[in-house]
Amino acid sequence: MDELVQWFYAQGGGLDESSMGLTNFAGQGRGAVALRDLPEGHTLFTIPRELTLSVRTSSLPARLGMESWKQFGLHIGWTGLILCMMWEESLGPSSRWSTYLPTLPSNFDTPMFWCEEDLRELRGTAVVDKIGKDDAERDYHEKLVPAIKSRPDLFPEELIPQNYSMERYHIMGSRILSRTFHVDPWKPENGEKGQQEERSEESDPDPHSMDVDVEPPAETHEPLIGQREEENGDIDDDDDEEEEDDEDEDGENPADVAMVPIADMLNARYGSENAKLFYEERVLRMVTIKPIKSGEQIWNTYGDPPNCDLLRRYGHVDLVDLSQPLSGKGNPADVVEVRADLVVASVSKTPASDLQDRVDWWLELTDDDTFVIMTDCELPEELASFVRLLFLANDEWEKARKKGKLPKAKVDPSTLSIVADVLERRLREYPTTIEEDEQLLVPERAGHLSTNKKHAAIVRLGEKRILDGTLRKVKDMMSVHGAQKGKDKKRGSDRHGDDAERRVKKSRR
Ligand SMILES: C[S@@+](CC[C@H](N)C(=O)[O-])C[C@H]1O[C@@H](n2cnc3c(N)ncnc32)[C@H](O)[C@@H]1O
Repeated sequence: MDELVQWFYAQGGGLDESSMGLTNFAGQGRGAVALRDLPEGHTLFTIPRELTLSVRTSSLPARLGMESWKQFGLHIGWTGLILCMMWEESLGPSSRWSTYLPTLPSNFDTPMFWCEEDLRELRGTAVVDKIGKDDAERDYHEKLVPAIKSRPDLFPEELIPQNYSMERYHIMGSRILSRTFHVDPWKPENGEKGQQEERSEESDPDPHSMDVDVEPPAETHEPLIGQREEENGDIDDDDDEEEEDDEDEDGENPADVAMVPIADMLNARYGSENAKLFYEERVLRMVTIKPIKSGEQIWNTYGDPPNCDLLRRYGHVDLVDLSQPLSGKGNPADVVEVRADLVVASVSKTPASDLQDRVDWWLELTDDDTFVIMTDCELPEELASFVRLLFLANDEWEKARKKGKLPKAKVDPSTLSIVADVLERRLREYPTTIEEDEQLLVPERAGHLSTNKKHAAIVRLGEKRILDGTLRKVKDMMSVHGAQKGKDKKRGSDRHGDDAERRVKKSRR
């Protein structure tokens, strides 16, 4: 780590070594620790923008030529950055990042690298369909291989098996997934060479000249880690317009994706962020956003994603105290996805002849084919509305279609019973029950589980507890309806039926 820090200084980085140390944390790899009590607003380190590694700072795109870069599709997605990282690695000591790159991990606990047996443990969770291994491998064959084959002067044939293999491709991709930040374009300083030229002369850094206790700048920017979709304020730039075409599905320009040395050494845990990266014109500045006691870990944020995304992108999961209606340890940001086709399967016990028309109309209007339930275990209004749509009497359905208005999310008894059926079906999609997972994770047994199996059980359990909590709420609502109906019957009147419905809806708020 000393070598990395020396390199960082030599490249113009600034690090307050009296405040922050880099060390190993059990089960988390390396991370940053406070070496003394730190106030809020204290600068821990600064990184010159040119030291970030992206397609803007690597010399490769210019060497290959922008026309070829685009022709091979390297301006779309992460293949271009992966190739830059492979290229910089292959340059050895003549790469600006030659000391940094070997410090990056090559082993990951992400499902991308799991065997089939371990992947089966994730059945039912939101991880399975999002791993993206096939897409990555297609990009490797369709973009990267043709690009490197086209220029043996840049990518000598004998280096391909070692430096440009599929295995290296996945490693670089995983480094990007778990460590990159969003860095907007910036203007080169007067006299500075163009961003895609190689640099040899370095600035003369003095880490102790940093202005350390600062008011965070008004305009803050979130790290890309976990927050790729976030908008960042623009620093400039003329390139923006030209590059807009290159944005991916999330509206993210792949050229803004950057490896950020030292900043990528900070770990994260749900709700624990105490340091944040601020974006200035020439540097990125990591600043404490809370007082931190000596010996405490310095945490960044990855955007507090649910455990399914944490596992998929970073290879770990968060376990903190949960609040009502759940209890015990878990990730408060967990979610469970319920596909609309499960609802259709539940409803089609009594199929409406025009079921497909209704589903198509729903998709046209909402584009929602999945309902997301969170740890508050509240029934999503969209789910109730969708169930009701599938049950509307023909004349009501015609009316709704004419008006272009979805049914209100009323939770009447037939809606509730369908929802209960959907939730039960969804629970059966996992390979294990809640009780089985809880047993697996008791401390005496969890110690014998492999990391992958333990993580899979935690992700599954988090999702199933949400489903179970929601099912309980739905059943409570059903019994309120049942009790109300009984009372109404006793009174020989059903005119209070509407009141019961209103009471149920109120209790949901
Ligand atoms: C941005 S890097 C942080 C530095 C990293 N620990 C290292 O050794 O280089 C992100 C990786 O750190 C690890 N990590 C971060 N926060 C963690 C946590 N709360 N628990 C376990 N591992 C964590 C995960 O392996 C994740 O992919």
